[in-house]
Amino acid sequence: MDIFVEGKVRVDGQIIPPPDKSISHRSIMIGSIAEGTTVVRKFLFADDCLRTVDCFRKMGVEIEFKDQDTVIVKGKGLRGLKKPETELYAGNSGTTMRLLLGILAGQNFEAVLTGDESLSKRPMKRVVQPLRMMGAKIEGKDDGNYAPLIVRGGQLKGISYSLPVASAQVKSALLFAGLYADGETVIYEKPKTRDHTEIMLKHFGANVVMGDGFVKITPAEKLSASQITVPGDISSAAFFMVAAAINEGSQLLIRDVGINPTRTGIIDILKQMGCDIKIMDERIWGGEKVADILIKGGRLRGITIEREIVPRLIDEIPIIAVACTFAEGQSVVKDAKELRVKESDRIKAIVYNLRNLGAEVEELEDGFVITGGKPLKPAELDSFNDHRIAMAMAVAAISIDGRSKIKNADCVAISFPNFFQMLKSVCKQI
Ligand SMILES: O=C(O)C1=C[C@@H](OP(=O)(O)O)[C@@H](O)[C@H](O)C1
Ligand SMILES: C=C(OP(=O)(O)O)C(=O)O
Repeated sequence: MDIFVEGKVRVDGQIIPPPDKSISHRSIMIGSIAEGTTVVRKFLFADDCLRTVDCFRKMGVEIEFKDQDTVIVKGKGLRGLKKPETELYAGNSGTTMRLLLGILAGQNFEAVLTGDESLSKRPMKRVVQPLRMMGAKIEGKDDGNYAPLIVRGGQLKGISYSLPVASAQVKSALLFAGLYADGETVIYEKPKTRDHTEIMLKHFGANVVMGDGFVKITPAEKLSASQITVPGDISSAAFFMVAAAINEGSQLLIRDVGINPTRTGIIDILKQMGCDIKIMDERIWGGEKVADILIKGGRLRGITIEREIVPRLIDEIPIIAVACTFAEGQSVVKDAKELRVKESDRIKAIVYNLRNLGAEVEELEDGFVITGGKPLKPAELDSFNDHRIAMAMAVAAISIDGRSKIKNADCVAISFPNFFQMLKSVCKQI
């Protein structure tokens, strides 16, 4: 479905962003292999997380939806999952496929994992290779790099492994496999990636040690069911932060946002760009930091993003690119080659769309250079069927006089089903 977006606006009011996608996935996975009933409040009912629910239901886990926002997971214990009778379909969700590989590696049955057209082109070898070192048997196209993947789990042994790509999905898959392995599994990472798996596993009683540059897990006899309240997703809030930041006169309060330090690169960058942003009322929900964020619109300046901050804002780069387009001066994003293997080639998608709007953008192999502050015009934009591209371009479009079109914008349902309604609710036409 195509959507038309009208600018120019001021952004005003308050919102609560949708619940965190990464944490919602993990709550189903960990709840399913724990013993007892896990209650997940503020679960994200979006397409990607529903794929995870579906996969675990196919392995015999009873998962019930209650009221508007609660999920009840009747855990089967570490060894209680059953062989699925059909393929496990992960849809568009890299998190579902990669984390599930780690859990399946420890089961004593065979399962087949499939995905949609985009996911079937995303590299899986990064997970498959270390899982093979642990003893899992995994087959798939191009020596196991692409789905469909056939996983034959079994007796695993612990390994010590340095992540060759900064990826929380790879780290999480290995932590899950480590729950089933003989001996300890140690994962070294530099730079640090999101640590929601470690936090939640600890919360459920796993033997996890989080150190400086490493995580260590030793197999647990069991995980115990728990209660989770999922914080708001900072990656979804980011679209609204930038919408307020680049439109002068805006003032937006974003409540209940997860501010785990492995995810807050967007806040650091907006501050460095000169944005008036305040973090208020910090608190903890289930081991995860949460706060309210107040942002005022004004003038921004260009920025350089590189090296270790990149994993702390990897999913926010499309919307940061929009902020850079409206900022004064040059911005550079590099060391972000991972963007080429997300739901779309996000570097290509960013460059194509921003150029359509009249921006000056140079494409780099691992990022881009934007010369901000150029006059912009409404245009026909393309989501490339990627939720984050659709939402980033909607924010650009509300900030330019006139009417833009976004092709295939319904993909926002992957992480943020009510994105356009929420955006409309805070946009005041000027
Ligand atoms: O672990 C997770 O929940 C995620 C990790 C990141 O991917 P990588 O691990 O591939 O960097 C991120 O881009 C994705 O949206 C969610
Ligand atoms: C990359 C993303 O998710 P996934 O890897 O789970 O498809 C994302 O949500 O931006």
